[in-house]
Amino acid sequence: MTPAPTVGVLALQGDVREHLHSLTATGLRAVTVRRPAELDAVDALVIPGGESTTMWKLAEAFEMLEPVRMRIKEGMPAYGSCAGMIMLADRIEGGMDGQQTFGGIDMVVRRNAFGRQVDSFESDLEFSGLGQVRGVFIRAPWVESVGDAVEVLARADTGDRIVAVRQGPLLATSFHPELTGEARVHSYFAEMVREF
Ligand SMILES: NC(=O)CC[C@H](N)C(=O)O
Repeated sequence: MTPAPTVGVLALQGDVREHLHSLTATGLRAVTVRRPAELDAVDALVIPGGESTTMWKLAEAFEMLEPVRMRIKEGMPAYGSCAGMIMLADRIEGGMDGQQTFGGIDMVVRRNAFGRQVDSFESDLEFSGLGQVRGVFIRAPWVESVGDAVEVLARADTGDRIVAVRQGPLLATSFHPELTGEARVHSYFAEMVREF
C-alpha cells in the first residue's frame, strides 16, 4: 500500500487547526507548514481562512511567497478557503496597496465583497457533484470573473455570485467548510490530491 499523501496547512495566520482536523478526517496526513523546507515535504497545500493582507505580509516575512508560487506553477494541488481563495487568485479587487497573492487560478476575486449588512452569513449552496452544502461566509470574497480554464462549482443564492471554483489541481471556496463539520469539500480535495 502506498502511504497516504501529506497535505500541509499554511500556518502563518488563520484557521489552521480546523483545516488540519478536516483533512485528517478524510484519511490524509496533515501537517503545518511555515517554512520553505516544510513546504518541500508536502504533496499538497491548504491555505486557510483568515486575513489575506496579514497572510501576504507574513508570507513575505517568512520567505514563503516565491516558494509557494513555484510549487503551484509546478502543479502542486492546493485548496484555499476565504482568505485562502484570495491568495490563490491571479488578480484581486479591493486589496490593500501592493497586496500580493500566490496566484494560480485565472480569476478576479473581490475582497469583502458581500458588504457590511451581511458581513457574515450562512446559506445552502448547490455544489457541483456534491449536492447541497452549507456555506459559512465571514467577510467573504466572491469571484468577480473567471478565465476559460476555470470550472465554477458553486454560486451564492444572493445574486448568483461565484463562490467555489476549480482550475486543474487548484480549488477555492469563499466559504469555510472547515468550520461546519462539512466533510465533503475536504473529501473532494482529497480526491484531487490522490489523483495527482
Ligand atoms: N474569513 C476570511 O477568511 C475573511 C477574508 C478577509 N476578509 C480577507 O480579505 O482576507
